[in-house]
Amino acid sequence: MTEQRPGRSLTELSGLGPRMAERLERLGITTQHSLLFHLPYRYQDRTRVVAMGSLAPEQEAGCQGVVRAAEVVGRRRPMFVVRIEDGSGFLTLRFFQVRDYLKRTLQPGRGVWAFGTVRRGSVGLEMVHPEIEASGEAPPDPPSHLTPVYPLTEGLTQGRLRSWIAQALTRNRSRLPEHLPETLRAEHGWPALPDALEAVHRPDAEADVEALLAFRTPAQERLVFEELLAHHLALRKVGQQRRQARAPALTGTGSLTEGLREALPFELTGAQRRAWDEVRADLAGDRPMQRLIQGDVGSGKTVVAALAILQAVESGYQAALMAPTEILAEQHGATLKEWLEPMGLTVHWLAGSLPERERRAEADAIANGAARVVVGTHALFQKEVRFAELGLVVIDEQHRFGVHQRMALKEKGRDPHLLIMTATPIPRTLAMTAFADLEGSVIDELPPGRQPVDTVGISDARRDEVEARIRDAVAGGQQAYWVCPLVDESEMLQLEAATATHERLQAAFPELEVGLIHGRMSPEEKEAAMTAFKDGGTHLLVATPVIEVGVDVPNATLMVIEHAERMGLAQLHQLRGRVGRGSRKSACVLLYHPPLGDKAKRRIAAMRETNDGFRIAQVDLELRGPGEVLGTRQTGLEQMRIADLGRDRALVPALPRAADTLLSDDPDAADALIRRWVGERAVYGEVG
Ligand SMILES: Nc1ncnc2c1ncn2[C@@H]1O[C@H](COP(=O)(O)OP(=O)(O)OP(=O)(O)O)[C@@H](O)[C@H]1O
Repeated sequence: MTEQRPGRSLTELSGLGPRMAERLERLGITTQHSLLFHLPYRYQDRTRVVAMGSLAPEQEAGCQGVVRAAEVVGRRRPMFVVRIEDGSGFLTLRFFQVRDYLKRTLQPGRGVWAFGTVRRGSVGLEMVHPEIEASGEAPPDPPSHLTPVYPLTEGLTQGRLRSWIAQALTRNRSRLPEHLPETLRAEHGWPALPDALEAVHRPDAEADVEALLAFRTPAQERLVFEELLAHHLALRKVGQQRRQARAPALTGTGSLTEGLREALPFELTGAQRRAWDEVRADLAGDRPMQRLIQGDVGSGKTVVAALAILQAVESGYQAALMAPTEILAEQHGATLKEWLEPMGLTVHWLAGSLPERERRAEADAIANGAARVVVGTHALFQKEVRFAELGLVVIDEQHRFGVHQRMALKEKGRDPHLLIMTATPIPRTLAMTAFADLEGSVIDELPPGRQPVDTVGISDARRDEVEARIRDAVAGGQQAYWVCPLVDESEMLQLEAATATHERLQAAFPELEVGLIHGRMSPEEKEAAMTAFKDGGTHLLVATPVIEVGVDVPNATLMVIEHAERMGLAQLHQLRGRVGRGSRKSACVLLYHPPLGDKAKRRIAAMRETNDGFRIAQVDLELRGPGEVLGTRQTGLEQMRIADLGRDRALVPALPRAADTLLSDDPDAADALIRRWVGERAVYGEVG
């Protein structure tokens, strides 16, 4: 029998069958209780009706109007296109599938309310697949309250989730255990748990809209704090466990590490030497190293990682390097090959896209110890991969590697040493609490001869100038990147944008070789695209923002970022870091579509003013807030459900004391919090 607690079975909810339950499981939702903690990451304001005459592209808006025309257009790919009017202007609604109910609902003369993102169409502004309501002749009223937006997975819709969550709230209100101490709640004026959940899932019409959109209501703050606290507690557990654990002492012999240092065409900078000394000392100890190397883009973290890997191999152990994306992993793979293979070491490769047979062969080599150095993605840490004697794990880009992944490492052999590299400068208070289990090294010096990148903001209307710059760069024997805009949350649209940009640029520069790289390409295609660019065969490389981290082609001296106003500062800085990696002067063009919002203006100004990642990170924290969900979600330190370490950093200093109190007064509540937010097994310092 299922528990008579809020942990009750999902399929008790109406409209939720086993198939949907399976989909929810992909989001980690297995009970009604966990469904209630699937929280909106933003809200839509559907309460306002915007006059069609004042709509602008990119705007998410609700409109009321009357259908003036409705027709099916296109033979091969028929679409349903509807034109509505509200007295101030027209708007086109476009549907890629012709559905009968749409034809019935959207007949000429009908009043409609439509909500969606506005974009420029072939004949004026349009919305693609808007949400619609239509009744009689008068347009229906908009909703009276803000609408929550939830993270989704394939086959789920916002509407369904909202309905299930509403049911779960009603059924479980009286059964939601409170784990935050009463005194803490009183001190901050935070509501009790059921009220807090109600307020975030079903904001009422009287709610403070501004505060809600900014995630600043007491209800949101309370849940944010709970989540941060749970992660903090979980990390302390992991840290504690690892401090008690044993690791192989990788004392090394110097045979390989010295070999690499001699073979490198450069001397280590002072900062690299310091970081390497710290790492080397940790590796030689019999406690697992837990070290975070922070260094600005291009500061040379990879060399330190390579030395650590060699020290592990010299000591008779395996080493693995993991990166968050395949493109990045491939880059590291290529660099390591260049350095390690001349010393007779093979660099193995394991990623999800590898054909089954090859993956199995790699997994075997890892298990029998034939593979000494392995580079890959998360696929490295799947259950079926067992290392013979893993001594060191290097992870690139901490911010995509949360507590779960860190815990997953434990299962790979005896506790290996752990080295994490990040280019995101992490302010001290955040570092202390968000990385309660790590020690840090900083590479605060760039290799000699680097020149700061000149950054300019250019309006889209002056594209010609940008194209002239590309011709100049190529004429001077250099290369350029062209980064496509970040589109929605949809990978398909992203892909379309990249392909269209590639075609457009190839047509604009018939005399140049224009390459294309995006996340959906096969590994071979990606590698071919990267190699062609590295070798200089491609002059201009069109890329989706996935090249954000790690790509290293020193001959590329120009970076054009399209729709730069849509990107967060951290991401812009990462992207810009792809140029200025050699000794030649480089430039970064932030191409924007006016009018610029206030924050976008400040972001572009900050980029023009400084190349210093630390300064950028500070401005980023000041500017971060709602409305930049895309930016923050993609570059946030960790994917949490409601908390955002940037936006919510003011709550962070209170965490250690709250954690101490809870651990001494009510350790069960501490465990329950970890279970609720991080996962059952995290309570024991294990994989969630
Ligand atoms: N001490 C050094 N002197 C000269 N060049 C160096 C030095 N260290 C590294 N480099 C070179 O600088 C470039 C950047 O190094 P690397 O890729 O390790 O940077 P990174 O810190 O990983 O940067 P990112 O976070 O941007 O990926 C590489 O081409 C590397 O070979």
